[in-house]
Amino acid sequence: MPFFEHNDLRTHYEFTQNPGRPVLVFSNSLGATLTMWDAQVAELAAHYSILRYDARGHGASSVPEGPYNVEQLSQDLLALLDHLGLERVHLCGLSMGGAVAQWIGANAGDRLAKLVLASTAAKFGTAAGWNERIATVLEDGMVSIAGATMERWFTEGFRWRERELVAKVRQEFESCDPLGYTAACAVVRDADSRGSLERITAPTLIIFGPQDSTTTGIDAGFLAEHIADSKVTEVDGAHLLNIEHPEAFNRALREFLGG
Ligand SMILES: O=C(O)CC1=CCC(=O)O1
Repeated sequence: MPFFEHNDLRTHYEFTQNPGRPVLVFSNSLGATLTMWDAQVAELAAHYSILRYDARGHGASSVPEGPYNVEQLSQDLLALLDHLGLERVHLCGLSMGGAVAQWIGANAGDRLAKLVLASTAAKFGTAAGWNERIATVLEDGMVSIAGATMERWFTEGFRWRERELVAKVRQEFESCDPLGYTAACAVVRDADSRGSLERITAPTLIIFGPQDSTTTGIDAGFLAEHIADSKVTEVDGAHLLNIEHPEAFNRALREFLGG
């Protein structure tokens, strides 16, 4: 898969082109890689050109020194869009990727056709909670938080039913560079779009999972209250509901984006 070098970063990406179709960009969550969108690409590549990439510090992208911030991750994506000559795209970000999507919606809205904010929030938890996680990972490594992370990402039933798939996701999570992961924890710790959501003018779909303990229906409601042209939809599941319920997630995207 190709790489794009820009400033301090080497971004790993995959662009699946479907000529004449709109471009849909996927932005990954904390501790995941572009493979988190496998079930979206499998179905949606028939309807869209799809760009997915590993955020800095993740997957096969490089791991520049941290801490990172949401503007930096957003500029990374805008530079990749420029590099590929993509002026206007649909953008779907989940969790940390949703923070990037919110930033681009508020600060570079001319690059967007439609926006999808999945399992995300204007403000994520407390700084103390994120600092504790950063300290744990720096001291004990990714493996030390992998079990609890899978419990937040997937419902218990799914973890039992889909052991192999969850083991693969967990293995990728455990392979994440702890320096990249903790540098990106700072993105989630510090991101705060509460004062800028009103600037988002792109039609926006907000998706949440009723069993998500990280970003809840209350977070989704807050986003909807402050983004003028927005609507909320529920997809059964916990945090990574695009993996747990790809059919429902993909259907929601297609109904909203058209095409
Ligand atoms: O792993 C988690 O805690 C869930 C999460 C928060 C931000 C993100 O991208 O994932």
